[in-house]
Amino acid sequence: MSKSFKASTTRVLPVIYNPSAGQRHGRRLSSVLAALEQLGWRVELRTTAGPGDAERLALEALASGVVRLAVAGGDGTVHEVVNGLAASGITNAGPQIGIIPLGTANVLAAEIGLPRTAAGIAACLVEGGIREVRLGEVRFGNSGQRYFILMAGVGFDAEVVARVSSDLKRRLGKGAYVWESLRLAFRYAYPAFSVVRDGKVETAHAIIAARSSRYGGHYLLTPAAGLSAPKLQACLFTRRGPMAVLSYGAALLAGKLFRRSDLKVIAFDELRVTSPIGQPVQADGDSIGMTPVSVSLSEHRVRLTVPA
Ligand SMILES: Nc1ncnc2c1ncn2[C@@H]1O[C@H](COP(=O)(O)OP(=O)(O)OP(=O)(O)O)[C@@H](O)[C@H]1O
Repeated sequence: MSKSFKASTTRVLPVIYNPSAGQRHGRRLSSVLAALEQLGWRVELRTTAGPGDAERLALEALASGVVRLAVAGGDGTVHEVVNGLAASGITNAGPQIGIIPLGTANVLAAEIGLPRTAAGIAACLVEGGIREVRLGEVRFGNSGQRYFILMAGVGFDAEVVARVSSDLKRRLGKGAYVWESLRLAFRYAYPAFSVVRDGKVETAHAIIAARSSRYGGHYLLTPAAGLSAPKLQACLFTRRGPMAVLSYGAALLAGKLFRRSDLKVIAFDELRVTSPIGQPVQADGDSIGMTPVSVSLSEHRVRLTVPA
């Protein structure tokens, strides 16, 4: 159990830290903390004890009146922090959230163009600008919702996310997703999803609804999407089967996936996704529930610290 946050103090940066994110990141974290000290900042580390804990710590930070905090972890840890803030019902977007990327894919760091060096990350945390971001929202058929800052998806990628273990991610890094994808490609059932937008129904075998333009790391998937874009974008994958998965994956790594004719990209305000039987849904790289779902832009906003 961690101590509670001190009320906002100048030059003290509270850091919500997920020790299980990514691989062997201890030295990276120490370098960023040392660089912050060089800039005259002291860090208060709040370590998560397990899944869901970053949400609690974010709420605690909010209650203590913290105006600036950092998240040291991967996209899943940021996902929990923004969900904690959104669930609190705050309307003024809450504290400024900086990122110390320690995860496996670190899509958010790529999306905001965060420098890779410890000195660059530290400088961004305390001297960066602010970008207000409207979160995406996934509403479940049976009630409840979850917010996302990067993307939400159903189909093959959500199934991989549901199956890949944190132990494999620790051992193989991003390779864990490649390994799990190859294992699953020949066994997955490739169910069809119905997608309803503006009363029009379409079919796809996987859908990724994106707030960010990047996916799986720094790979460009939806160039028209953006954290400040007025609409969400959705990729509808129309082909199915192992060869389709391999070819979509190769095209993503080559930065050419968004140009393919068997991938339909649409802008939307609200999308309803159903499937004959419930299928896993992922958001920001973590499993969040099962279909049916509605995806839209939420009224909840967070304030990200971005490079100046
Ligand atoms: N102390 C902990 N022990 C085990 N799991 C934790 C702990 N704290 C948080 N978690 C869980 O770890 C999961 C993975 O974290 P995160 O997504 O940040 O890292 P990652 O998966 O390595 O990176 P990325 O999402 O960038 O690929 C989150 O779903 C979170 O709930």
